[in-house]
This record gives sequence, structure tokens and C-alpha cells, in this order.
Amino acid sequence: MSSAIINGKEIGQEIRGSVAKQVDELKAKGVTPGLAVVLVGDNPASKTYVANKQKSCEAIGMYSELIALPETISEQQLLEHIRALNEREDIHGILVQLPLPKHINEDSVIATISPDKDVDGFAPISVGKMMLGQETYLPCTPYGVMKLLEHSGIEIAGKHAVIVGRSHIVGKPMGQLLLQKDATVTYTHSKTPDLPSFTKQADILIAAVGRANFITAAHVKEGAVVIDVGINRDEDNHLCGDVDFAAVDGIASHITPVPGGVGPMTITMLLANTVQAAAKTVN
Ligand SMILES: NC(=O)C1=CN([C@@H]2O[C@H](COP(=O)(O)OP(=O)(O)OC[C@H]3O[C@@H](n4cnc5c(N)ncnc54)[C@H](OP(=O)(O)O)[C@@H]3O)[C@@H](O)[C@H]2O)C=CC1
Ligand SMILES: Nc1nc(=O)c2c([nH]1)NC[C@@H]1CN(c3ccc(C(=O)N[C@@H](CCC(=O)O)C(=O)O)cc3)C=[N+]21
Repeated sequence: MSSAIINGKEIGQEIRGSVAKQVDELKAKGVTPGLAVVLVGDNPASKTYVANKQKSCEAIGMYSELIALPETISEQQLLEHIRALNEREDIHGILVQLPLPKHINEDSVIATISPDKDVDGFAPISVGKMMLGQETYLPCTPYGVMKLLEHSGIEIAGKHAVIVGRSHIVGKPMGQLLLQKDATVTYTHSKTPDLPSFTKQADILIAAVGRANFITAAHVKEGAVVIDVGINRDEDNHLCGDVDFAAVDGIASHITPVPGGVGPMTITMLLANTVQAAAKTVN
């Protein structure tokens, strides 16, 4: 039997519907939620993502502004742009598209974003609050995965979640959010010996590696829920995830496709976080 598909496009649309209602309510109070996206350089993949984010904002009546800066910009100049956005009343959320050019220190840039506008949830204050279980903006990709699990009626408490990857933007916060929902969490990464011996134990397997079709049948326990965060290009330049979908289909109970799985949820939660930021500015 094939695995059940967790449809991120559909679940994302449903959530966007309720976010759009909040946008209308805020507009009636005179506030249009505004997102600034800062793009440095002209990496084609980054450009596509950024265009997607802007289109999604506009589709639900939000304001979005692209600040496109040259690859050669200095760190100081970039920080000036962010400080200016921190001050602007019409901008409620700031996203600095990663990765940044090598000569710029990402940590300094992210730390400069006002915590009130950190809709990516990457800044130190936001990360600290998340760790403590305090209210904050949750990082959009892990937050989106939690919504996928919730909407699919997947139980988390008491389950063993195994995360492959420990990046600051995906793997690490993903484990934290699952832990908060009472999963037992195992992190694995490039130094983990015998990876399948860990992933085979997963009731919930999260793949956030960045390698096309890396997770195969040998990694997955019968009946596991498999969440594929990866966005890669295969040798034919087709978009694909970190999970070899065809190999795992039928072993997993549930699986997310790429495209149409986690990706659309990331953008949905970005919209939700920005609307939440705007809502805080009205009484
Ligand atoms: N769908 C979405 O919305 C999003 C998708 N992505 C995609 O998700 C993927 C991961 O992104 P990101 O977390 O930023 O990537 P990073 O490259 O920052 O992190 C990759 C992680 O995978 C680990 N890893 C690499 N090779 C192996 C291996 N052979 N065995 C086990 N672990 C390994 C690394 O380990 P170590 O730490 O030891 O180096 C690292 O922790 C990418 O494909 C990216 O494009 C990212 C963001 C959002
Ligand atoms: N500051 C910052 N915040 C991010 O959230 C961030 C970032 N930098 N840098 C890059 C990664 C990647 N990322 C994706 C978002 C949506 C899709 C997405 O919508 N994917 C579609 C397909 C898109 C396509 O067709 O190319 C899907 O999976 O269905 C993918 C990837 C956000 N990231």
C-alpha cells in the first residue's frame, strides 16, 4: 500500500485563508501588514524563493518590499539598511535571505534585526525564547512542519523523532519544537556513524540534509512518518527532496512530497508571523 501523502500545498492554502482574514481585519483598523525581504547578490535560487514570498504576500493583501542589494555591499552598509527597516512603521517583518556573501558575518546581520520584526525567528533573542518555551516568532520551516503534523492528526507525544541535520534554521529548532510536544528527540548529522541504525528507530523522521534522495528504504522503519525538508536538484535538474520518495513510498505511513510538502508551509508561516507582528502594533 502506498504511504499517505501529507499535502503541504493544500494545508498551507487552508492556513493562508485564515491569515488572509486577519489581514482584512488589520486593514479595517488602518494597518496593512508589511514584509521587507532583503536580498544580497543575485543567486538565481534565492531570487526564485524571494519572488515566491512576495507573490504570496500580495495574494493575501499584504505589503511586501524587496530590498535588492549588490553582492559587493559592505557589512556596515547592509546593517544600515536593516537599522532603517527596524525604524519603519509600515514594515512589520524583516527577512534577510540566506545565505549571505562570504565577506558578510551572518550572525551580526541577524542579530541586528529588531526582535519585534524577526519573523524568521533566527535572531538570538527569538531562539532563546523558543528554547525557553516563551512566546516568540517560531522559525518558519520547523513551525510549518509542526502544522503539517497537527493537521494530519499525527501524534507526537511519546514518539521517537529522529532529525537528520542540525542547522540553525531547520534541524536544531525542529528538534526543539518536537521536544516541546513531548517527543523523544535524537539529532543526527554528518559525524553520526551508521546513520540508518538511528533513523530506523524513528516514528517521525525529519530529513533536513540538503542531499538529493539521500534517505532510502534502508533508513526507514515500517509505518514511520517521513518529513522531507530538502529542496535539491537531481542530476536531471529536477526539484527533489532529501528522501528517495519512490523507495520509501509504501514503507512510511505518511510522507511529504517535494515540491508541495514543507516548502509551501515555510512561506505560509512567514505570512502568519508577519501578520502576528503587525497585530501587535494595534491595540
Ligand atoms: N522546505 C523549506 O522550506 C526549506 C528547505 N531547506 C532545504 O533543507 C535542506 C537542509 O537545509 P539546511 O538545514 O539549511 O542545510 P545545512 O547545509 O545548513 O545543514 C545540513 C545538515 O545536514 C547534515 N548532513 C550533511 N551530510 C550528512 C550526512 N551524510 N549524514 C548525516 N547528516 C548530514 C549536516 O551535518 P553537520 O552539521 O555535521 O555538517 C547539517 O547539520 C536543504 O536541501 C535546503 O535547501 C532549507 C530551508 C527551508
Ligand atoms: N532568511 C531565510 N529564510 C528562509 O526561510 C529561507 C532562507 N533564508 N534561505 C533559503 C531557504 C529555503 N526556503 C524555501 C522556502 C520555500 C520553498 C518552496 O516554496 N518550495 C516549493 C517549490 C519551489 C520551486 O518550485 O522552486 C515546494 O517545495 O513546493 C523552498 C525553500 C526558505 N529559506
